[in-house]
Amino acid sequence: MVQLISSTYGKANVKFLKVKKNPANPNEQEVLEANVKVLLTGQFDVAYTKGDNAPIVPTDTVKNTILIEAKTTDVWPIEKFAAHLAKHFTNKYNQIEGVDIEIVQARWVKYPLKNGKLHAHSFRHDGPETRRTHLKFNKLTRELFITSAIKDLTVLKSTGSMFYGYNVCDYTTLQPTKDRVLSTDVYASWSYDPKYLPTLESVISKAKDGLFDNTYNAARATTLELFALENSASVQATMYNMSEDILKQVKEVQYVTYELPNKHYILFNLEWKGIKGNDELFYPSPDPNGLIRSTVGRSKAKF
Ligand SMILES: O=c1[nH]c(=O)c2[nH]c(=O)[nH]c2[nH]1
Repeated sequence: MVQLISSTYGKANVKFLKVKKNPANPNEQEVLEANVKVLLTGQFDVAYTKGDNAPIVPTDTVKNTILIEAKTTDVWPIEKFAAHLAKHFTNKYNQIEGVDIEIVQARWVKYPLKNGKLHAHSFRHDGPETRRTHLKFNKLTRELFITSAIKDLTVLKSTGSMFYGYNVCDYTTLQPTKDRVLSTDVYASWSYDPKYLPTLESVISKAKDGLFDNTYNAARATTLELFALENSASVQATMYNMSEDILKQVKEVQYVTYELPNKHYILFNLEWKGIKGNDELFYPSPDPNGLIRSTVGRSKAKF
């Protein structure tokens, strides 16, 4: 005797580019390129256990829905569009009880021309960095979780980073340093406290108030600012300080998670050539890399 323990299905990699024209000046435009994943849960067991497709909303329909809603509603910011899709799927179909929606936004930025002004409708793809959101909603329990993120923001500092005072044992070869190169691909995510976002409607209305854009901007600016300004004791200490700063700025954020690879740059040893004390020429070490992750929240005592 076997039984279905859990299941979910939907469409991944539904991609679109939406153009927003300024009604007062249609030449002035914004773009949003997105990659959307919508997974559904609900009363679908018979499809798995009896081959009965009656309850299935085809994944093709899920794809069409994402595209039609992207055309007919505002997709800025992605958190609002995720809440809009969650409302649509859970209201329209009785058998759909929950949705798990992820949206990844490419980073297209306007760039200045020789006159110093940003061009009205030309954009530069600013590396692999993305803005992301992940929304989970269950219409039976009313549980709603929303987490947003920045991924693949690659940074490097050529000084202002240390690592010393660590555990030394018979397996240690690493030399302590008060001046090293520090580089990482930032993956920072922040989850919103459900008490501030109890319903899909509240997500939509807070989005209109700017909560999600402001938090994204604060998280990105804090990451870049602290990375630059702090004389880092370690990746661990720096990510904690960044998290604390974001939590201080945005009361609606409950937890901040950073996942940071430590992309090592190692000094070439040129002593064989009689060059002593090289502190300028490094090689990027392809692997292995350090990998450091932390989640920081507010202490319960502060509530
Ligand atoms: O910031 C760092 N944290 C570590 O845990 C670590 N380990 C290591 O070898 N180098 C570093 N750097």
